[in-house]
Amino acid sequence: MANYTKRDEVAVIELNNPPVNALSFEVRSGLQNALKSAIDDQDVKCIVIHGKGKNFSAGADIKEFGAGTKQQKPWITDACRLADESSKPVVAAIAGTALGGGLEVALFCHYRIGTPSCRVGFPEVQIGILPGAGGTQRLPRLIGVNSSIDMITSGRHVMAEEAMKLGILDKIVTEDIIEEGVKFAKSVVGLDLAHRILKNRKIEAVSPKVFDDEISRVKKKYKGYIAPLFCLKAIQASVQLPYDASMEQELQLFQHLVGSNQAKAQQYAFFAERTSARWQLPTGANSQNASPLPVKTAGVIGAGTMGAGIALCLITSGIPTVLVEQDQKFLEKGIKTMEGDLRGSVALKKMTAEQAKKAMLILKPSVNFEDLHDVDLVIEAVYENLALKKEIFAKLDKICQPQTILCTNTSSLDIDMIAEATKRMDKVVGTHFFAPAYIMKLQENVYGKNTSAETVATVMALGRRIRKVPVLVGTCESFAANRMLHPYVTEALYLVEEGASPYEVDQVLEDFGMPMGMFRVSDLSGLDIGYKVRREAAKRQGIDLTLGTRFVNGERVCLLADVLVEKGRLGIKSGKGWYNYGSPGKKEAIPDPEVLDIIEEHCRKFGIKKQKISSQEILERMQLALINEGFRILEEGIVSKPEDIDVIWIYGFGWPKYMGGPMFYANEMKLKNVYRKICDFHQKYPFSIHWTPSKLLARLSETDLPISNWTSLINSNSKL
Ligand SMILES: CCCCCCC[C@H](O)CC(=O)SCCNC(=O)CCNC(=O)[C@H](O)C(C)(C)COP(=O)([O-])OP(=O)([O-])OC[C@H]1O[C@@H](n2cnc3c(N)ncnc32)[C@H](O)[C@@H]1OP(=O)([O-])[O-]
Ligand SMILES: NC(=O)c1ccc[n+]([C@@H]2O[C@H](COP(=O)([O-])OP(=O)(O)OC[C@H]3O[C@@H](n4cnc5c(N)ncnc54)[C@H](O)[C@@H]3O)[C@@H](O)[C@H]2O)c1
Repeated sequence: MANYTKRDEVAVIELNNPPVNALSFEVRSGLQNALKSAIDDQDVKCIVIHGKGKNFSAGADIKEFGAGTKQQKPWITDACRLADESSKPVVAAIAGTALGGGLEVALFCHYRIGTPSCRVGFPEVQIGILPGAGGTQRLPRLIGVNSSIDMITSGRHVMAEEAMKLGILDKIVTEDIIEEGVKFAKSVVGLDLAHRILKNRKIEAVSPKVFDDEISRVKKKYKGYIAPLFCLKAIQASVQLPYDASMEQELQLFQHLVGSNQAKAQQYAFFAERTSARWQLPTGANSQNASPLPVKTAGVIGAGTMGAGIALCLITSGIPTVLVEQDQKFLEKGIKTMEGDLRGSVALKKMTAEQAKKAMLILKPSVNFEDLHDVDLVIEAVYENLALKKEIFAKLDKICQPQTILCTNTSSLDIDMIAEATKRMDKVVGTHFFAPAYIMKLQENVYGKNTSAETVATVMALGRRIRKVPVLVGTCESFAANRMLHPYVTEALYLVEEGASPYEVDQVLEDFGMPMGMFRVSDLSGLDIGYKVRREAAKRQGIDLTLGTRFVNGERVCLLADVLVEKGRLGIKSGKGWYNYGSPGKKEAIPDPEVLDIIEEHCRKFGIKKQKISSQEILERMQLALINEGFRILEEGIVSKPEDIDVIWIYGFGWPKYMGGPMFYANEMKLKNVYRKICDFHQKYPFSIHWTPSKLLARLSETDLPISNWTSLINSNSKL
């Protein structure tokens, strides 16, 4: 809907579709009618368009792009063409965000003013489409081709100050946006509008080489994504064709994208992230009825790989943080890492040197636990050792205020066992970050049996505040993310034993869209970590694990990675792992014939016959193994909805958004096919427990329901 009112000779049109004024059919029709009324009204001299509430508009209503749905007319361009034709000045008064179609509406206006905190941008590319209402044609006429390419292919939000510099905004105003809009509109009545109409503006001449270079850049930077390339084609049309013809070209490119599988997957991912933010505990407490506690200050214990990164997330989000280490040497090492990461951010223009300096000023490094006395929340990130963590939590329980929340970054230990060391089990929770913690977006929050809703609400809110994507999961061995990783990694090793090379496996995964193959990731993390974890787990279970071990409790094991470790091949840190890196720390991964010999020798020793394994089998075995585990996690209630799993894989492990996430991928394959293939693998590989088909998957596969219906079916049918 759009509201139409008048203030003296000014028509004020309000886009009204809370919370973000998405441009649904009703809003577009309302806008078109309101513009008509304003233009026809003899008493109206100028027009202001603004958004109700906090935002101007977040653009087209993404829900209207559902598969096969044709947008109902009037389109944004139909409604806004009236502004182009109007002899009365039209002013966009922007507060909050003007994104996508929202910015396109503003670009049809003759003038744009904004508040100091407003943001503009074309994020369409992130949901698999392009600005299809003239954005790719009008922006280059306003700010030039190069800046338009940057904004449209990245989808980044541009803050008011930069928008002013680029020429998107004509003025930044500090008082009430509607009052300012009315004042500004009155001030431009009578001025010549011809040069303010963007379609009339000449576009700069640009050599085709600019586009050739950009295509190469975009192919590399957004590997696998088709939308950025289509954005470039549309912008190129603005340079090559007359306005009307290039608008037609933009529309055709838009229509092609909007019907693509990538757009469907990326739009699913957009909504999955928001669905995942709506958490629920088994008690029924949820994000709607629980309130977070304020976190004004925080503490981090351990300044190692993870602690330093977590502290950096906190201070760069403006949260004063005490960082506690066991001694000065470790503390200084951690601070050096943090300073280096900040320098990197400044070099990449992610922040200014001033901002980096300001962040370090609110860090209080310490070797004294007593300094945590007054903080609101502590995140522990010491070695993965239950006894040590329990000792630290008992100490924190005594030192910290009774309301302080105590979080652990453990990647596998039982949250309840850690909580038992305290008298505040309701305030103990897992906040599992992913390496490198400053960069990776996922924050897997883990509740224990006594964790309160207030504690969960606090860590979920903290996650968003420090620019992470928080997901809530229940406690179990390795939680949701790493638990799903296990069958994926195991299957990769089996494939290599059976005849695929590590390099073939990685290639298949990278062709699928994973940022790195499984073996390259292992080299990056360090093969010795898994080696130690396996040996400690075996010791706990009284198992004698040697390089000769083939089965444990009837389950097939492959210890090829441990063979490499015992040969000193620890990964990037030692210069050799599954790949050869030339020297320690170097990142270029070169396939190594020596590794192929090691694999040959291993297979000879155990009499394993090698065979040719197709790319399709490699992909299916790795993906379906983790998908089956995902269904088990869902079945056990470790996560409450499939979207949580997809968000975990997109933000924790780089699953390509254009493939939606493993659960979405399974949905696209059709569950009956997924189930059938898993049953086949189970029959073929009976010694791999991860192929035992999930009961939930079996039931869901009988229904043929789409992913959007799984949660309600799971909740409504206890037999599932
Ligand atoms: C042939 C026809 C031609 C057509 C041409 C069209 C061309 C056009 O270029 C295409 C577009 O504009 S494409 C669009 C390009 N624009 C974008 O991609 C912008 C997408 N939006 C955003 O980036 C963020 O929502 C904001 C930054 C706006 C606000 O962030 P925040 O303050 O953290 O809030 P939040 O939690 O994120 O959202 C609150 C609620 O609003 C919901 N919702 C939001 N936007 C929606 C939308 N456009 N739609 C529907 N719903 C939308 C969201 O799901 C959530 O609902 P829930 O039920 O409560 O979960
Ligand atoms: N490294 C990863 O990829 C990763 C990812 C997710 C979670 N985790 C988890 O994060 C935690 C930390 O892992 P990491 O890789 O950062 O380890 P790390 O070895 O790099 O760092 C641990 C730090 O804790 C400090 N420390 C040890 N005992 C302490 C004490 N009593 N008081 C204060 N500081 C103490 C050490 O000096 C060291 O600097 C572990 O629980 C691990 O399982 C690690």
